[in-house]
Amino acid sequence: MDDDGCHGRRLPLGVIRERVQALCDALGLNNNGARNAVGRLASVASGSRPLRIVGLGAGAWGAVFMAMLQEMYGQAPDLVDITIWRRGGRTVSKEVVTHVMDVVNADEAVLRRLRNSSVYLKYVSARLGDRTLTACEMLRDGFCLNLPDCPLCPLKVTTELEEAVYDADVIVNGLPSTETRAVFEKVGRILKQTRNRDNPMPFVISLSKGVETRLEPHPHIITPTRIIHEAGGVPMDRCFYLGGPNIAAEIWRGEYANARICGGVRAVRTALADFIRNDNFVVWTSPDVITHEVMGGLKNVYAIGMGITTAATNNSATSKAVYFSNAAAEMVFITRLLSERPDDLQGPLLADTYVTLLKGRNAWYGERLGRGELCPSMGDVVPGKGLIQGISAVHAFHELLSDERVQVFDCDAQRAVSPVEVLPMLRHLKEMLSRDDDDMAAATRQFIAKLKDASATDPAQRLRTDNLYCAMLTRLPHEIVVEDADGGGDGAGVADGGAGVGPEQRHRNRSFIGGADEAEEDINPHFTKT
Ligand SMILES: O=C(CO)COP(=O)(O)O
Repeated sequence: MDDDGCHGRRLPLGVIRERVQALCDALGLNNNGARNAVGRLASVASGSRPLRIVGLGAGAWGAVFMAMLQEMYGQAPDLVDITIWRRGGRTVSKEVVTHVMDVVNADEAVLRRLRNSSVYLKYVSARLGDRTLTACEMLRDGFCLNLPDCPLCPLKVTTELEEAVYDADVIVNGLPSTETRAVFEKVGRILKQTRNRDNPMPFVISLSKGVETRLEPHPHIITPTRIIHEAGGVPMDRCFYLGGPNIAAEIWRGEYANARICGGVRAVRTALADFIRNDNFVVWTSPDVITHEVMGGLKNVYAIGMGITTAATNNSATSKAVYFSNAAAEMVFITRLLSERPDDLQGPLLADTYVTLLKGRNAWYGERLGRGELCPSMGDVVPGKGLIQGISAVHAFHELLSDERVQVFDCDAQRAVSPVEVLPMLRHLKEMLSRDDDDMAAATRQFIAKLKDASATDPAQRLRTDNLYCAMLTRLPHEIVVEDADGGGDGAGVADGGAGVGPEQRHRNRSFIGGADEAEEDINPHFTKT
């Protein structure tokens, strides 16, 4: 940290100007035709109004991401305007204020900042119970309720959604996936009323990691960018996902991290990556939004299991490594089922998985479950931690992969099976999170006992796959391109008779798993395209 309490992220004004210019170019805001036609947006290019970046949601990562942009661009408010929206009305308990004051008093730079901005006494009064503080007031002063030990920088905060989004150029979705739909339905109504040729749809960067499952007209998942498209009416090519290893407090401290921004059009993706990037937060690009979003949801699922394993084995590195490899085999299997050309589990995708299993909130939650300190009936919001995203993701993935219409062909057993049959950890996590008793210690012992794979087949071998992709699991019937009318649906993806799925709309590829023995003699005869 430097003398100002900053983290070495401030960019020189010249760099900010170049970046804003490049981003405006990519967003089409500098184009002369557009300038004439869309006067107000043209003014972005000419510098008469700043580029407006709005964050929705003030969870740990959403708040840190916006604070990081504020640190990078806050010195040039005429070029970039950064605002964060959160719901109003939430008052903060005296205990939380007391804790925040302890943190403030231990950090001279923050103490000085609060005194100099004349807000310190507000905290003293709230600590004494003479007044209440709202989460919104505290966020304005740089305190995020989900990161009570980690003061951020002051932020411009609004509780008015309309004011926040009506003319935003870039919206950052920092909402949990479980809230994304409800908020974006409201955003969609605002955008519908306010957007036109002169004020085109914003670009949305989604930080959210989670999925929804729908069972009609056929079982499929909907990822956050898709929810934003459906509920908010934002065109898919304007929706991006940003994913990578990001433990919010560590990123705020300026520890080196990387990420990929995925989806959309290459020119915009690249410009957004350049805009977000700094020396400690390096951003690359990928066109593959679905693999990254699916994996973003999945790693939270398996992080809960890692926490349970930690508790059950007294932190055995060996057992946790075994769990990690089994979890990775299941995650790769699921992404191959859901993504047409899945990116390998490497780079920021692997790093995000690793860091979440190592230190994320979901792993923390799993460990508390395993130790019997929490139980599923307490719900998925933990004070001081926020929403434990993996809980809804366990239910969503299990619902999808256990639906009777979703089947894969097991080459070893020579029969069609439900995917959950070959995903024991997902099954056991679902069982564990569905318990309504409080005997989590017994449940944990059972979890570990069930994980011990005494079969003769290595899970990684058993889950080796080819042609597994099933388009129906992420798309609606009208979005599927049918390549081979005679290909048949046998043993493939959504089984015949799926409600509302006509024969011409069924997935045509066969999905295979297994074939381990043959694989040793030949190069996977089962796994070549049929
Ligand atoms: O997403 C994460 C790391 O990239 C961690 O998330 P949680 O802290 O919510 O588990």
